[in-house]
Amino acid sequence: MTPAARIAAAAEILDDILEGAPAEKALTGWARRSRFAGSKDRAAIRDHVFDALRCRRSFGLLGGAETGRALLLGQTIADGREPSDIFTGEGHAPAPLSPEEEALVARDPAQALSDAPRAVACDMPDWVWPMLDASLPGQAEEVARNLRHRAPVFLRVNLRKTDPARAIADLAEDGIVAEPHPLAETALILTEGARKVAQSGPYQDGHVELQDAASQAVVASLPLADGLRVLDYCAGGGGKTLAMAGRADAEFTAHDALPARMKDLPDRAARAGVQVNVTDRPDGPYDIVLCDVPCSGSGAWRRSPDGKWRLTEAGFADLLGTQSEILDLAALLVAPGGVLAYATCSVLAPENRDQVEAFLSRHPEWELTTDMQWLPTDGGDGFYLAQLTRSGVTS
Ligand SMILES: C[S@@+](CC[C@H](N)C(=O)[O-])C[C@H]1O[C@@H](n2cnc3c(N)ncnc32)[C@H](O)[C@@H]1O
Repeated sequence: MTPAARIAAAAEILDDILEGAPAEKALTGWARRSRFAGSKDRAAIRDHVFDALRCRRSFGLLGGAETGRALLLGQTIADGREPSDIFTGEGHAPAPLSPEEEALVARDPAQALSDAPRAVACDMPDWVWPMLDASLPGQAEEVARNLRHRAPVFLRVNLRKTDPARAIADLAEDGIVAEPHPLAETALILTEGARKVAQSGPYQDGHVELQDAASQAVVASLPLADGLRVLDYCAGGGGKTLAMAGRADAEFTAHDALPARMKDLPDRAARAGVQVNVTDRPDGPYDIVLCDVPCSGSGAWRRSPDGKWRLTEAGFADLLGTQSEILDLAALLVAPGGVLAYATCSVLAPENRDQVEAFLSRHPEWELTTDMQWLPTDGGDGFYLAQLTRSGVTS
């Protein structure tokens, strides 16, 4: 496919997404219908689609509408490329520019964006912007702008099987260039060859896992120690369960309201050389209960940009309710002297510090021992972690 044909395909896929199709589904549906597209075409089209979704409002402003075509015209303008080279109508390229579109192209894009409301220029939903601003005083714009870009790819080194220096050398043999990342001693950032990871020896041998660096930092902050009983209450695919199991000889149990999400966990644990129990009925008490709760995902909107636009105020209110229910239930499973760890991949205070404060006012016998916030501007996803213990009880 030519570069312009890829843009035309991305516009078609974006139209499906804008009509409500989940991004991944729209991409796989298109790939199935378009057997002529090779893997490089699919990867390039995917990048166009996700780039446009991250910047939906600003590209929409520059391109004149929120349609697939307009977003990609906006992207072309924002990148400083010449739209008439792409929008030619030749072969499978997008149709030539209309006079209205020519007028948009003739504007100064920097001026158009600086005249726009901040939420538009920073690609945030209107209702989220004031909450983000209040959550991160003085940093909201920088964080919002960071979320407009692709996330780096990180690996977690499985310390049970290797060490960072050896993993870097082994990855290099498979054409993957990795460097240590300061967010966590286990974190490697990939600078080349990210698409080769799943086929690489170190990945297949369980020496490395794909995992965001801030997720790794969250796990590294937990007081894990040999012999403890540890529950991952919202385990999902088990990324954090495995990361925890890589750090201590403790008894690890994974639980999730949707057990099907954990179906690959036994195989992944075997590959990583660790032991993890899976349960649908946690049997406390546990020394550490990690609640990596369902959240807005706002700290990870670089990776899942359609989540930014799917989140509604009503959906957000439901999430807040679920988070507080999980905290109340999980607290019952914590042993005297144990730790209740509450984590989100969010940068929004209502689901972070405010949620913890509400828990403390419902349960005055608990106290906050520490809380930490990682921002996307630190390199990894945005994450929040609070660690709570029952007051007057020490281990
Ligand atoms: C943020 S994800 C967890 C990600 C996972 N910890 C990881 O690192 O890959 C949140 C998980 O919470 C689960 N969940 C939602 N409501 C729940 C509830 N009431 N109790 C337990 N788990 C719940 C969801 O099914 C989802 O898998």
